[in-house]
Amino acid sequence: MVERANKPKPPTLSSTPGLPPQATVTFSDDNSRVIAELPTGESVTVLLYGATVISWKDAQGDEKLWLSEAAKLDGSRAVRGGIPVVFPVFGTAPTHPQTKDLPQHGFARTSRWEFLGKSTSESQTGSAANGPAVKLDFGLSSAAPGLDPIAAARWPFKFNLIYSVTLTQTSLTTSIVVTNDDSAPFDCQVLMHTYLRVKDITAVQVQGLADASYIDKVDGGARKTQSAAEVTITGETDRVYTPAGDPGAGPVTVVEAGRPVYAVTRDNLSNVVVWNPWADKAQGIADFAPKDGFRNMICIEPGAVGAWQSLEAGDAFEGAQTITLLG
Ligand SMILES: O=P(O)(O)OC[C@H]1O[C@@H](O)[C@H](O)[C@@H](O)[C@@H]1O
Repeated sequence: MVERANKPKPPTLSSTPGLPPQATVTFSDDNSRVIAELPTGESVTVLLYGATVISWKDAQGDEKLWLSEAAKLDGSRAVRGGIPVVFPVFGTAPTHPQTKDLPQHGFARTSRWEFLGKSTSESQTGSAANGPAVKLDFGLSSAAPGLDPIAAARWPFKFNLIYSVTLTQTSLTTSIVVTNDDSAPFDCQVLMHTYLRVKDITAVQVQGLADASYIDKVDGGARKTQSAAEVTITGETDRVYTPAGDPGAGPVTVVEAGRPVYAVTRDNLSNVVVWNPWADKAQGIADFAPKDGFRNMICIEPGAVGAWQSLEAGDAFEGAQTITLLG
């Protein structure tokens, strides 16, 4: 069980004032995870530990995210799967003075966030109403009781994070606002480590990265350019792409067996990491199960990790991804 500073609240279910009765959004908050379900059946589950989205289902109940069967959901380690939040460092940065002592991917994914509240609205696609949308807000600050103690010891800056998860019938958006509440500037990186579920990785093509430059972490950090129109996964893949142009310019699309299944759009996030551990690496990751689960996942990770975001005192950085279900 997650250790709690406060006595656990009993699970609550509530409907949403302001929406007609037939458009009731249901919520459940048991002080360890928050679940929201649209009247048409789509749902999202967010663990307070890491503010990790651990489930996103469509109206048929089909899961869209991959979550390891061995993932720890009790706060003992970062969740293997779903959408962990990476902050303030991507990977490790041994030569960066401010973050060199932090663990891989920072501490946001290993801190217990606070659930700040929920809101509902009518979502729009162009001028057409698209059913209710629900937004869940989570917060983590340098003063939070749930902050991973490593953060306070090794990254002594005052900061505030607001992370919002918005569910519509056809999409999931996660957005983050990082505010520097310190009197000194700090550098940070941000990334949403999304594990998308696929049926068969060998039938997957990733479109939208043609001509993008990338760092190939499997090839010693070599700088390369994506020459093929599509990225296919045939072995361990760990690439940090920097698509040309504005991050909002075009989606990265996951196509499976010729059918587009997910479109990932970015707002103010310049990079996209494509990661699949493949067989050998998965074998060595203790909480990766089943060991052939790499066949059912592809990480498409929008982030701002190619460079440091340098925030002056009082400055904020905001970025978001939207994953849209296609077909
Ligand atoms: O095992 P972790 O810390 O969750 O990281 C998983 C992977 O995360 C990816 O984002 C990195 O590019 C990989 O290098 C890393 O192996």
